[in-house]
Amino acid sequence: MLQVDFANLDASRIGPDQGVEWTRELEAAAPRLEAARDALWERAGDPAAMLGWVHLPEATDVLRSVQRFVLAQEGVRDVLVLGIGGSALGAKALDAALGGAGARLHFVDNVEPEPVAALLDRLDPAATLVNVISKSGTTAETMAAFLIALDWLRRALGPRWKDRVVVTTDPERGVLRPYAERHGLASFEIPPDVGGRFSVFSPVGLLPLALAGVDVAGLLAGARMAGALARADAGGNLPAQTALAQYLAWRKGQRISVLMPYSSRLALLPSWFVQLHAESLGKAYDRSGSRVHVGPTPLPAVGATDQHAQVQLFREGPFDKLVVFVRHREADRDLILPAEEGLEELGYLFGKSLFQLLRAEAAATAHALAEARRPNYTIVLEQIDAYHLGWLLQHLMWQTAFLGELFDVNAFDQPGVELGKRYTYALLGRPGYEELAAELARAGVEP
Ligand SMILES: O=P(O)(O)OC[C@H]1O[C@](O)(CO)[C@@H](O)[C@@H]1O
Repeated sequence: MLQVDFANLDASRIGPDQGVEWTRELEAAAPRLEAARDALWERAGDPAAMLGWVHLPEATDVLRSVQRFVLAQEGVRDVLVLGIGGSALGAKALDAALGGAGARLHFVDNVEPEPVAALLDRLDPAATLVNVISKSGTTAETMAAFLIALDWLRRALGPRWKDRVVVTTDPERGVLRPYAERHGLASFEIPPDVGGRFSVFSPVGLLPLALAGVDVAGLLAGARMAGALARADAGGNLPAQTALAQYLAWRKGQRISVLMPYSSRLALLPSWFVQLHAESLGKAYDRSGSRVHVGPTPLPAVGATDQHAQVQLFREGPFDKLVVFVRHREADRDLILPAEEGLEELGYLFGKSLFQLLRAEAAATAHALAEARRPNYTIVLEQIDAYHLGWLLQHLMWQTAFLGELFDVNAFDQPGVELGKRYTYALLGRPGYEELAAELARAGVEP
């Protein structure tokens, strides 16, 4: 089960200035949410709408081909995953939560030379598979890492380098697809109508996660639950409901959306969520072309760790945050705290378990925020496993799609990141970028 407790949003708990009358607001918004749902499902059939991610959990043929490929990878102990943004963050978050039974994943999602060099020094090329992932097949950071990895493999393996590369990219766009074909490299497709930040349940995430021994079929089964709920009327449509909560918070001036799982295993989940919300909802124009400059600012936090860092700000700082907790009901393992002579002051802990403490801290923090009139809600997972995380990630993707409808923005493009990329090309002397290079020179910008 995945459930959401909205009680700490309610004006009856946190007062009318920060809170909302949740039941009434949900009832009032039901026609709008259901219209958004109908519009999204209708557009899901149109490849130009970039809603192909909606169908990924049903793609059992892709799942089977990923699983077949993984079975054939003899002697692979490590996987070098080259990708950035949506081509890395989902698998990175899920590997941190669920990996460990298979190959070790190493993500190269930055171009700082020292860590890349140190990683390659540690790995044995003969036991490493390089999975280069890029939807566009052109991203400079990923292509640079690929050039380095190719050279590293070739030096060690000679012509056998080809057995150690698998390419995940768009069927048509970019330089990776023709390169894979030219060299007969193994490859997987990112469907053209699936954008990077919505691609975790395509081979972008499924392949590295299956190599890491994660139950990828379980992920997809959970993701299907989120899709089923996204078809429901507003009263049972959890993604529409959390989208509404986020939207109402924005309208009340709570412009920062904190995601705070109470779990170190989920510590990287907020980084994935940050890209999902920031690129999807941070927009200058609405769909009719009016300037709007909208978008909640996503902020990562981790419980209980951040109780000793950010919670001070959340409780006493500006009234500009909505905090979303993620908790789980059951621990896979637990540790009992033994009694210790000389530490009797800690008697309240003796005989309790670490998980009991974690749960108490989560409940206490949510209430402490509510007590200070800080809106928050809690997503409760039965446990941290593939099924529930598949559900949670697809839920958050659906939430984002609903928010796109509520803000009336295109949640599936990211025009704001382009100019920085083009300036980078200009600074590196890429042909075709001479005018931008001249503009940068006039402004005194140097690499
Ligand atoms: O998968 P690609 O095309 O290499 O893109 C990587 C990332 O770069 C962006 O285009 C811009 O940050 C993201 O939307 C995307 O996830």
